[in-house]
Amino acid sequence: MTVPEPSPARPRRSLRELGWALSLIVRAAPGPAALVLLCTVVAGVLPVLSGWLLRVILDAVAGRAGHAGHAGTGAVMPAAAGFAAVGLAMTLVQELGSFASNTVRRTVRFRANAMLYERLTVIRGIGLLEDSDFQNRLRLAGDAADAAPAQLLRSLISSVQGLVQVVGWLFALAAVWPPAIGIVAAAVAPIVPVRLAVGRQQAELVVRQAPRTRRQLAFRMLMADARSAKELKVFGAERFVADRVLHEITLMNEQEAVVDGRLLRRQSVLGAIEMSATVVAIVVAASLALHGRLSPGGLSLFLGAAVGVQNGAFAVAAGFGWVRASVLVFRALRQVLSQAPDVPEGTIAAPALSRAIEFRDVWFRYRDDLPWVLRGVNLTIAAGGSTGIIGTNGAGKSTLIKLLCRLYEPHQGCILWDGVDIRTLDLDSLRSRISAVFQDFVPYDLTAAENIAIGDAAAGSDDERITAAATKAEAHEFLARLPNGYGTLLSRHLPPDGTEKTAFLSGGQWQRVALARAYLRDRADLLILDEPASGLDAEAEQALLDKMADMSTMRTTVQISHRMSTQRWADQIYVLADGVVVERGAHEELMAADGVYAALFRMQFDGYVSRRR
Ligand SMILES: Nc1ncnc2c1ncn2[C@@H]1O[C@H](COP(=O)(O)OP(=O)(O)OP(=O)(O)O)[C@@H](O)[C@H]1O
Repeated sequence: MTVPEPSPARPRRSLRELGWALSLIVRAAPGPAALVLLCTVVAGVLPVLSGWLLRVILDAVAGRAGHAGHAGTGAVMPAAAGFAAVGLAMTLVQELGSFASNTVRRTVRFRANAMLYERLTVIRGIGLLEDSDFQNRLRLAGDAADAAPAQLLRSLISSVQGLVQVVGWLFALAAVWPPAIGIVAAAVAPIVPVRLAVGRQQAELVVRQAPRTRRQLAFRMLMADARSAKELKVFGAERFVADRVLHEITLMNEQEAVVDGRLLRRQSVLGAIEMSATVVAIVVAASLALHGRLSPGGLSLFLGAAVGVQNGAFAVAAGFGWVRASVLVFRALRQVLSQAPDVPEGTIAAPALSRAIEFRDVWFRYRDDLPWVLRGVNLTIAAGGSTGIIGTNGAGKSTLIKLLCRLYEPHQGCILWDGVDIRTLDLDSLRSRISAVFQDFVPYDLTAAENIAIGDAAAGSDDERITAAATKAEAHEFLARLPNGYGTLLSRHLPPDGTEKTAFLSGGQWQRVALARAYLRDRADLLILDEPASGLDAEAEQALLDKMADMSTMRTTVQISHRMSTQRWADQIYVLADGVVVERGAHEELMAADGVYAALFRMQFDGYVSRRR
């Protein structure tokens, strides 16, 4: 499992990425971004101005002329007023700056998330979503979209402010006693590389910890989600999962502690250097003042500058460290935004299915290091007929369907839609011709109507079509009785505003809603049902069988099921074993052949009869 490499020394690439991140910020919120910059510069200058005014006041009080040309006590009042005004300006500028930077943060967060979600739509398959590298990158990209703009902005503000402060103080020193620049510069010189190195390590840590953070959140969700918690509680496995969360946190803490330890050692050395530099500055300044070469105001400015330059340099270096961290996180966002489509698309509009879908020598495995799941499958789904696919667990039945929906690409062989390779078809048009109920269908945290409307976005709020689909799936009766009818939120949780009524359905009821979703897509040529009856009661299963008998006269159906009762009516049944088709034919033919199908059928039937005796 890898994550976007922290890339220790690629300054040019980092600069390019910084430029990209900045342009994202500026394009999203040009006005507020300019205001942030202005406030940052002004906030960097104001402390220097305040130090300068203090110097004027002190010199005036001491009855001496300062370098600014003010003379005697007459300069005290204007300088004091200026000093107070600068203090007020500092507060105002800080508040205005933080208001502007919050505006930038919100706008950029929206823009970056919009770009991220827009890009995710180019991922048309699901292979990439099962790739842990991509998941790590996606997690970091989510962080980048949510938090990195704010962090980058904060870091840049800190750096720019620090820089302005350093330059300002150095100018002020030059006006008082130029050699002081050398003393102060020598004192801060070691801070910069050390702080930069620490910042880099902290940045790398954020990236390196992405997989652990993801795992830790996944384990935490297992304990917090009612569906998984139910099983964990019954099996008494909560402690096991809690230990896994704590294990991940322990490993993350260990990594952080190493970096913190390094930081502590370096900070101690830095502290000693800073302290010595301050002492040297005080001694030099005091001796200059004693020899009359520095006024009291000059002395105060000198000492203020010694501290100000140190603080400024520290802010620049620390800020750059965090800028670097943000750039690394932004890199993940940029990588996701430049993600190439995973499933190549054709341009031919998929025609209405009139002859057949044909799997021709299809080979597939989920990853190159995993075994083949399909090993040269040949299979024909005749248009307008019903095709059943059976086989033991793991035989590759659902995989066949996923390939047909182009959620993955076959490694070898092809799938033909009326003789046309589906890779050459426009994907949206192909999918618009397919309706499906997957084995692991999703109960969405939406209203009952919306849960069905997922099947055909065009149906939107067409209540009549939604009700008709629900009726067909035997779901209308219980949905109509919900507290808010079809408008009831199907969720275990109350919505944020707590106004909507909610309800939760049983497993079989959910399956009927999933069926309604598939029925809603009534213009589709092909209906795929992957274990559609696993949660249905006997009555609903019979209703489903009747519907299928009706439907197979109207459109093509493919059904995957272990229940022979639902399969025996199919026009053509394929038996899949270990990734290859081992038998095919209608029920009577397969029974007469007395092979795998017949054995499975007898086993299920005998078991049913013997259980009843
Ligand atoms: N996303 C995946 N990544 C890696 N391997 C997978 C993935 N999905 C399925 N497999 C593997 O592919 C094989 C076939 O799985 P598939 O779901 O197609 O079987 P199936 O015939 O539908 O089984 P079942 O009757 O249990 O639903 C199994 O060995 C499974 O472990």
